[in-house]
Amino acid sequence: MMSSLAIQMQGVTKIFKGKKAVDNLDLKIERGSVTALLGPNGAGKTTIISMMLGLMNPTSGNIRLLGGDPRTRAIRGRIGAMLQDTSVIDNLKVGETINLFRSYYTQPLALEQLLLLSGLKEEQGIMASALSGGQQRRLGFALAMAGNPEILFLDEPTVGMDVRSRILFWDTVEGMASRGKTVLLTTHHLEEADQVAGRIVVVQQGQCIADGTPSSIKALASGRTISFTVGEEVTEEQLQGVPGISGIEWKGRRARLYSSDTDLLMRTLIEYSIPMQDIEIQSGGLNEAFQRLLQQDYKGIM
Ligand SMILES: Nc1ncnc2c1ncn2[C@@H]1O[C@H](COP(=O)(O)OP(=O)(O)OP(=O)(O)O)[C@@H](O)[C@H]1O
Repeated sequence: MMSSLAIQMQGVTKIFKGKKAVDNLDLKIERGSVTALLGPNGAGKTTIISMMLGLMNPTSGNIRLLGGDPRTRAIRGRIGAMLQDTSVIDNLKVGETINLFRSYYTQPLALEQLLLLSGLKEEQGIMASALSGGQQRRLGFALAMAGNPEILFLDEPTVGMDVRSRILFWDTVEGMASRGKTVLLTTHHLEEADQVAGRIVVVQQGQCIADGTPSSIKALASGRTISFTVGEEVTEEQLQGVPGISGIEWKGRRARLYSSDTDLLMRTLIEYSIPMQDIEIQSGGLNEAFQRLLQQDYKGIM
């Protein structure tokens, strides 16, 4: 049976000179989904993608792409990647560069289509090296798409693009997802991840610290929590039935509930007769890195 998973990582660790860049990571990505890896500088996003692409070997752990080994030709031919440092080939025009990449694949997309997807139709006759930074990113996208890949990796794809290019770019990515492609992208911006992805995985120090829909991640990021200890009689299901909770974490018998309105949640918990002990209410309950991420975003829109 064909695996429904596009990407599967199991217990993946990457150590650089004694420093853990990726720490025992488990991650499953469904086919046809758009997932954003969100995290601050140095969180491990690029390292994760490089290992998924088979460009770097994990120190330990297992990675499968489309049910196979990402280092094999058969699997590589079915994936496309737009990485952070796309360097252009000297003395080739935009159209020639795209055609060169098309020639690597048995069933490439048509040149016309790639020019259209990347918005580079008018630039096809100019030297690739003469493109602006944002246009070079778009050329990188055309090259990633050349083989009509089933999985597309985008490492901070919109860096250097102006607002119009970003909007066009995300429209294109959405269109691909609706045609059943799997997209995995990295970004520093929660707002960008929120716009385009159905799932956000927040990475910090090589570990996944949150994983969910954009709305659940945003609720988590609002950062208010109620923690308390309960006896054996209180179950996870029981707490899940209480409205106004955006996330639950357990440490032994101590539960931490995330909510955007902890005052209301407190009243609801009492109404539901949850027998809580040692109650603590905190704002900014999520770790510092997550807060930093958010501050970056909100500075931009406020
Ligand atoms: N080739 C390497 N040799 C040594 N250390 C590395 C190497 N590549 C990455 N690292 C380290 O691993 C950690 C994770 O880096 P990585 O580039 O994966 O983070 P990132 O989340 O992609 O960051 P950014 O958002 O800045 O691109 C960092 O501490 C980085 O310094």
